Amino acid sequence: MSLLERLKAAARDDWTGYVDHAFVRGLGDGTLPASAFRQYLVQDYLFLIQFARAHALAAGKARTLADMRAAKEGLAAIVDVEMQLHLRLCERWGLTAAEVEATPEHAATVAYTRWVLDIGMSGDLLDLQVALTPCTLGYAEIGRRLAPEGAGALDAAHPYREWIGEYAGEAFQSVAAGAHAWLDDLDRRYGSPARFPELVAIFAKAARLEAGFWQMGLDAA
Ligand SMILES: Cc1ncc(CO)c(N)n1
Repeated sequence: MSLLERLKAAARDDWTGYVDHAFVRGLGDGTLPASAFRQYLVQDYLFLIQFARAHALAAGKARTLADMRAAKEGLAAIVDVEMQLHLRLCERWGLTAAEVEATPEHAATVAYTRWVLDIGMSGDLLDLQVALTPCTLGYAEIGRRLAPEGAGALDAAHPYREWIGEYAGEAFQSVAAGAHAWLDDLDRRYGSPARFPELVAIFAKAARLEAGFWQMGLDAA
């Protein structure tokens, strides 16, 4: 079993509470209130700025050039791809980049991002990648679940079609597959049975903070 599969099995309730959150179901069936999505979208942009820093920290934690390249791929995926999508989405929802960047971070955004950065500061590359895993691999799982027949098969009138399409699409799925393989590679080199419970605790906490992030959106509805 891959490390991800073992972590998911060991933290099943926290994982389910994240990937099957009411916000996600509302995104899928289009019933999510626009006010909840807008709140999420603004905070997610601020979230991604901090997550880009966490990927940059991973490059600094790398002890091999191959690990540094893998961290750089993660950073590029956020800065060059995901944030561009967010700006397009924000525009469609009537928000400019300047407006979004001037918005204060919500407590849920601070809690999640600064905790990940702290795990990265105090731990090694494996700790940090485990803290980042629910982000990338959770959204990839959600994307596949919400668009099982591919992004192109979604109803053109679906209000969250563009968002779902981004995470179900080839580009994000391929970034996620790379992150999955890298996680297993790090586990082979740095993991051990003695470390596993600590990794489960990091993974479970990240999943709970992801659920808290969805909830922050719903609470604004
Ligand atoms: C909160 C959150 N988690 C994960 C992702 C996927 O990168 C995202 N954009 N936002």
